[in-house]
Amino acid sequence: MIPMRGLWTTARVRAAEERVMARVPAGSLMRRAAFGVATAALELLGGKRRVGLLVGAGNNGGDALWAGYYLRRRGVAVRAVLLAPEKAHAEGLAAFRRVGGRVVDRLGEVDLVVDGIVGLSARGPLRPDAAEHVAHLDAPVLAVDLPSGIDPDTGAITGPAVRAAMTVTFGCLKPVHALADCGEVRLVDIGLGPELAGPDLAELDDAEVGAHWPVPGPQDDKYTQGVTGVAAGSATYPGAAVLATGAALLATSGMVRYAGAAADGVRARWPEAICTGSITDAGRVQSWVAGPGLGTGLSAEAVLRTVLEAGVPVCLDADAITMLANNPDLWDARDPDTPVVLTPHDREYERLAGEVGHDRVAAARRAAEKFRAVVLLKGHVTVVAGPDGRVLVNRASGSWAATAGSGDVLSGLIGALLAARLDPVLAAGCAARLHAVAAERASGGAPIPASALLAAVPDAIRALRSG
Ligand SMILES: NC(=O)C1=CN([C@@H]2O[C@H](COP(=O)(O)OP(=O)(O)OC[C@H]3O[C@@H](n4cnc5c(N)ncnc54)[C@H](OP(=O)(O)O)[C@@H]3O)[C@@H](O)[C@H]2O)[C@@H](O)CC1
Ligand SMILES: Nc1ncnc2c1ncn2[C@@H]1O[C@H](COP(=O)(O)OP(=O)(O)O)[C@@H](O)[C@H]1O
Ligand SMILES: [K+]
Repeated sequence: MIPMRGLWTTARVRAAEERVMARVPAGSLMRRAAFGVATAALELLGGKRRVGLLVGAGNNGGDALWAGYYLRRRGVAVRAVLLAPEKAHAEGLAAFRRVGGRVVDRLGEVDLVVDGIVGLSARGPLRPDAAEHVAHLDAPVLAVDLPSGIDPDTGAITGPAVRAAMTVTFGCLKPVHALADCGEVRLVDIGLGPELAGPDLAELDDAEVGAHWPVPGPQDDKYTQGVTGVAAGSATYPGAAVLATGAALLATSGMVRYAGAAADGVRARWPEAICTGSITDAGRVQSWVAGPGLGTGLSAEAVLRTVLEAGVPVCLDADAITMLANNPDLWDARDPDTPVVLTPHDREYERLAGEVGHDRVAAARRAAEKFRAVVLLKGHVTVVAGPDGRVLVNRASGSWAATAGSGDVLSGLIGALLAARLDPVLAAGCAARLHAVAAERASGGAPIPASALLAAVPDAIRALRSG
């Protein structure tokens, strides 16, 4: 198994920090952290020499003050605004003053701002006094541990927050670093590694997705790689069938069977797909994708029952999710061992499992547990939660995938990876990453329709496999 980029929640980080602090001299962790911040600041300054510190009430502010101390020792002009002067980190402030650091009421003109307002203890958006200072910043911001105002564990931004060009964090990555925009993220080692067990969340990088992507071997034929079945589209919505089938065809080699009322449209666009008008006539498959454009009437319900009974992994999207929300008895058709991947967007999630709320990871986890399914919650940040508690997250680098039909492409990709017998959490995670990369490559900076995203799938696979 390839190691993924792990992320640890604040409770876990604190517990690990306590164990490390018990055996290292007081203040040494903060000094190491602050030295890392100062090093990054010098790099960002690129020869310029004026730094402003925004210093909050806790150790995050202490890091900023100690970073100011190291910067002063390198001849940088550093001034600091203390947001809570009586609570400012005493040793850090004394050290900062000792080397000529100035405390001011307003930062004024500086070349770089160090955000030490709040770190792991952050709750809610920036408070008004801090927000007021942040609102007037012109210079790039280097965030200490995390951009203040963003929730460390959920990445939620519910009001004013710092927008960082770079974030220097310590010991390990926290959820915020994958769930929200923190600029470039750098990690400074403060010796937490041995104290941290497995992460709470993980992120797949391009090379990992490339390494997991199924490719045919010398012994393979069209059947051995897994046959994907697509039960999507309708006479009214043939497009969903064309997109989902196309994605399954482009994602892996082998074979794709399409079954449904859009067979003529699918056949015309994808002559290599084996098409039938009814799911009862479809041959054997190793996975089913069901739902996009399928409708929610009685015949669609019959299709959903058939795929749930088929005993192969199933990816359920769009109308399939709506049907399950409207009629939970449909779940009874599922063999308890059948792996199911549900791919709701927020409104579909709401129908199925209630409000998503600010904590998208918790929401995906809740639904995964409730339905004993892999839940892929779509959006700019895609969260994949498994019923076993594993969570993968993927933050898209752009938003060009926010276009009608792009979800149909995603479900086809997932179906193909399930047919190739990838673990369902990994299948969903790899598909989400590939989808986001395909969107970026297809776009190149201009809006694109979902069919262009689809056409970029081979290019994205090549890029990830060579990465
Ligand atoms: N432990 C270690 O070994 C190491 C820790 N390190 C560093 O310590 C940091 C954690 O420090 P911490 O726990 O002292 O609290 P921190 O995040 O600075 O918050 C301070 C206070 O801010 C307030 N506040 C809350 N929300 C707010 C908001 N939205 N907007 C504005 N203010 C808000 C709230 O105060 P209140 O006013 O509620 O009393 C809170 O108590 C960590 O991120 C890392 O940088 C490193 O040095 C490495 C070694
Ligand atoms: N702002 C965004 N940034 C990046 N990707 C997004 C954004 N909004 C949606 N997406 C992605 O686009 C796809 C949209 O799927 P969906 O909402 O089901 O659309 P449709 O039903 O029209 O196919 C999902 O893969 C989702 O993760
Ligand atoms: K901060």
